[in-house]
Amino acid sequence: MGYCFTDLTRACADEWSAYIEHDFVRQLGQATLADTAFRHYLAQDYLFLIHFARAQALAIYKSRSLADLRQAHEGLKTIVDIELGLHVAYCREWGINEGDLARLPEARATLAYTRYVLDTGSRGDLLDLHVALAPCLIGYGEIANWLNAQPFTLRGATNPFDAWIAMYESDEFQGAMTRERDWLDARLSEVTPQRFSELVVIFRDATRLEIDFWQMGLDQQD
Ligand SMILES: Cc1ncc(C[n+]2csc(CCO)c2C)c(N)n1
Repeated sequence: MGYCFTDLTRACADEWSAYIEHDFVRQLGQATLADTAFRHYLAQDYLFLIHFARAQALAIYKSRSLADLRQAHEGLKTIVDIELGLHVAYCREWGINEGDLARLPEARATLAYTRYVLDTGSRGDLLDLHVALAPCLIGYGEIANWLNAQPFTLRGATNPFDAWIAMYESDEFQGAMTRERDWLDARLSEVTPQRFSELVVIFRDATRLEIDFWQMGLDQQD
């Protein structure tokens, strides 16, 4: 007993590094990523964010304490009132308009990942849902930090993907990541070894689906 978030990444070290250091991420850092691959990813990420909002609504439903209810409510407000609007505006800068987004067919990797998270949360409890969302909520902050530590990463106007890195390295985003990690550390400190091994399966599966999401972007798969 006495687990923490890092025990999850340690239990899936290969999958975690394959996700954080994926070729899509490297090419984004090196500014060598094809525009078409980034556009495909951005458009599918719009659909991902819609389902992420549904997952926050599910977190509200699964909350048993006022503190958890408030936290999930804040998450839902942030994604619906702020982040989806920012994402739509960012897509427009890349030449994808709202009509394109509304008509977008959902790629299989998007379908698999988002429905996996929602199903895990539906059949399980709030901790299952948070663990399924952890690669998303904590991974992107780690990716920005990993990119900033790589000598090949280009920052500033020479990198067309600089704004993407800037978003996830921001104090605001890194603060949300730390809060999520603290929440998980507190919950994981109380679970039994058997429960922890169930959570490892969820964390590994969600991480594998994040890897597939990058690959979908890179290969522009539908
Ligand atoms: C496939 C995919 N995985 C993770 C994120 C990152 N992300 C999505 S919602 C959210 C919380 C509110 O910002 C975060 C960090 C993404 N955009 N796309």
